[in-house]
Formats: sequence, structure tokens, C-alpha cells
Amino acid sequence: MQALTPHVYWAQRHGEIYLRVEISDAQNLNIGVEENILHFRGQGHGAKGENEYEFSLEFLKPVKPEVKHKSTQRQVNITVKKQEHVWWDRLTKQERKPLFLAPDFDRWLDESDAEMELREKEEKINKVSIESRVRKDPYLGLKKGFLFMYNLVQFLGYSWIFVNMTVRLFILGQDSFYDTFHTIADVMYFCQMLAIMEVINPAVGLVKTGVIPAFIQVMGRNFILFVIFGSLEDMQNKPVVFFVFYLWSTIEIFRYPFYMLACIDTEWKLLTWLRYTIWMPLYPLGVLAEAVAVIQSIPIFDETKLLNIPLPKAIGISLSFSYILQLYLVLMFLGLFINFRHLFKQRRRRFRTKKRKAN
Ligand SMILES: CCCCCCCCCCCCC[C@@H](O)CC(=O)SCCNC(=O)CCNC(=O)[C@H](O)C(C)(C)COP(=O)(O)OP(=O)(O)OC[C@H]1O[C@@H](n2cnc3c(N)ncnc32)[C@H](O)[C@@H]1OP(=O)(O)O
Repeated sequence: MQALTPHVYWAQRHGEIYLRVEISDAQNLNIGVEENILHFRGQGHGAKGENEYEFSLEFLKPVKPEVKHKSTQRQVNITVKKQEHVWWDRLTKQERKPLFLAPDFDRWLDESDAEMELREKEEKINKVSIESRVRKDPYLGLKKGFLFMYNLVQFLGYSWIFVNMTVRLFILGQDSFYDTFHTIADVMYFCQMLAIMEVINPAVGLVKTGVIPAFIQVMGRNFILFVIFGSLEDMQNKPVVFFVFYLWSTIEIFRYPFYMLACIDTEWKLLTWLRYTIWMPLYPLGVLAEAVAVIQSIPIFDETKLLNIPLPKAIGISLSFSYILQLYLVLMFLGLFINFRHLFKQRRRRFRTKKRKAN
């Protein structure tokens, strides 16, 4: 029986060649590549009925010798891998297209469409690998749940402080300045004690941010709250308490909901913008208010000798705590510089990433 030539359809991608041979119920297939020539031989039902079919194709560029093929009831599908990831101008070495060969329009893509397909495939693979890496952490849900609850509690605490102070300001006017501490201190104590988690969280790798900026922030505030306001009754009636608490709570009613949304992989653009922008006026104002509180407390510590540091008996005097406060004032502006730089970096990182994503 003389072998006939089947109809063959082809398409390509950057890395592969696809051939579709129009033979149904193919049997005794013998397909291989030798010296860059594909040889096909097999029996089946083709354009000229049941017969032996064969063809050869010399490829335009080098291909890998191993060939994959799959025979279905309707056709034989062949995949050949290219040696190099390049787009070919045509399939065969000979310039004139063999008569039995035609483009496979079911799979046909031009070069740019194939590139797009490749990119989409890569993106899908990247996404899957990121997802599977993320999924590898069996405690991720628990961690996110914990952070969400932590941020929710802080948000509620600071919202209560902010709303309470605002309402009192509207009702009592300037009179509200003088008893801020007695109305707010308990909730503020609670929130600021809890804020120690903000140092622990990055330290144990629960959130990916620096421990030092968080330490400066939490310790700086707690020093003002517990040492300056908490231990000196004379400081508690001063208007500066109002300004310190109001500035702290203003940033936090935006920062904590921003974190809450991050825990559930959600973002509100306006909230993100506020979280990464309003610290610019609030942070220096906050440090200024805290510095005023420290300066106002110096004569009180001197007078009451509270927290004086005892020196060896031979010297006979104790070191006034006000010296520590003067040192603290210097540290405060150092802390302001470190955190201001950190927040600028975070802001730039956040908005740069956003812009890149938008492109
Ligand atoms: C006695 C010893 C004393 C020693 C210190 C002496 C110096 C004292 C100086 C004190 C100066 C302090 C002054 C200050 O008290 C005044 C004020 O606060 S005034 C009010 C205005 N203040 C502010 O605006 C500052 C607010 N605070 C902060 O922004 C942070 O506390 C800070 C640590 C400064 C910066 O935050 P962070 O580094 O965490 O940046 P990000 O928000 O961008 O977060 C980074 C990524 O981590 C994720 N994250 C962080 N926390 C959480 C959380 N709780 N839950 C969930 N996720 C969290 C966040 O989503 C980011 O992830 P991604 O990048 O994927 O988005």
C-alpha cells in the first residue's frame, strides 16, 4: 500500500511548535525527529480514506529531539519543543510552504499575542506560587485575626477618646482643657499599655516593620503619660494634656482602621492617603506639645524632689530628675528625626508601589 500525505495544520508559541495531523483513529504511529527533520508515519482514516499516511518536515530552526504526541478519535496532535525561545518566521527550512501544510487557526497567534499569552501564563504561575507560599503559614489566619482584634480595640479606644474630647470641647469650650486628664486618662492608660504590642509585634515577626521606630513611639508616649502626667498631679490640670491627647488620638483614628483593613486585604484610598499624610503636621505638633509638657514639669520635679536619683552618701545630695528630663528633651528631638525619616520612607514606599502597580 502506497503511503499518502495527510493534511497537517501548524501553529507556534515562543517555545513550541504544534502540529495537528488530520487522521482519525490513528494506529501504529511512528513519529520522531532526526537531524531536525520530523518524520511521521501511521495508519488511520484521512482525507483519502483508510490508508497508510506519512510526511516529513525539516524545521526552520533547531528543535529538541523528543516529540510528544497524542492520538484522538479525530486527529493526531504533536508538540515539538524549540531549542531556543524565539519566534519563527515560518515552519520549514524550505521557503515554499509544502502543499499539505496550513496554519491551524484554532491555535494560531501572532507574535505579540503569543507574548501576551506567555506573560499572562507567567503572571498566573507567579500568583499561584505566591499564594502557595502564603498558604504555607498555617497560623496566618490566626495571626491576622489577632492583629485585626488588636487594631479594632485600639481604634475603639482612640475613637472614644477623640469623640469624648471633641464633644466636651464643643460643650465646655476652653474649660474642657483643664480636666482632660481626669476624664480621659483611664482609657488612655489602657490604650498605651496595650500599644506595647506594637513593639512586640514586629519583634516576633507578626508585622513587617522596624522595631526601633515603634519603640521610640511607644516609649516616648508612655514616658509622657505615666511619668510626666501620671506621677505629677500638678500637671494633670494643665491644658497641655488636652493638646497631647488630642494630637495622639487624631492620628490613631486613621492609623488603626488602615491596619484593620490591611488585615483583611482591603484598602480604602482616602484612608491610606490620610494614614500616610496627616502625620506630617501632627507629628511635629505632637512632639512640640510633649516638649511643652516636659518643660512645664521641670520646676515641679525640682520643687517636689520626686524621682530624684540618690547619689553616694559621701556626696550627700541627690540628682534632680529634671536633669533626666533635660536629657530626654534632647532625645525627643532625636526620636522625632528618626521617626520622621522612617515615616517619610514608609510613605514613599507605599505611594511608589501604588504608582508602579497602576502602570
Ligand atoms: C524612656 C526611653 C524613651 C526612649 C525614646 C526617647 C525618644 C522619644 C521621642 C518620642 C517622640 C514621639 C512623639 C509622638 O508621641 C508624638 C505623636 O504621636 S503625635 C501624633 C502623630 N503621630 C504620628 O503620626 C505617628 C504615628 N505612629 C506611627 O505611625 C507608628 O507608630 C510608627 C512606628 C512611627 C510607624 O509605623 P510603621 O513602621 O508600622 O509603618 P506602617 O504603618 O507603614 O506599617 C508597616 C507595615 O506593617 C503593617 N502593620 C504595622 N502595624 C500593624 C498592625 N498593628 N496591624 C496590621 N498590620 C500592621 C502595615 O500594614 C504595613 O504593611 P504593608 O507595608 O504591607 O502595608
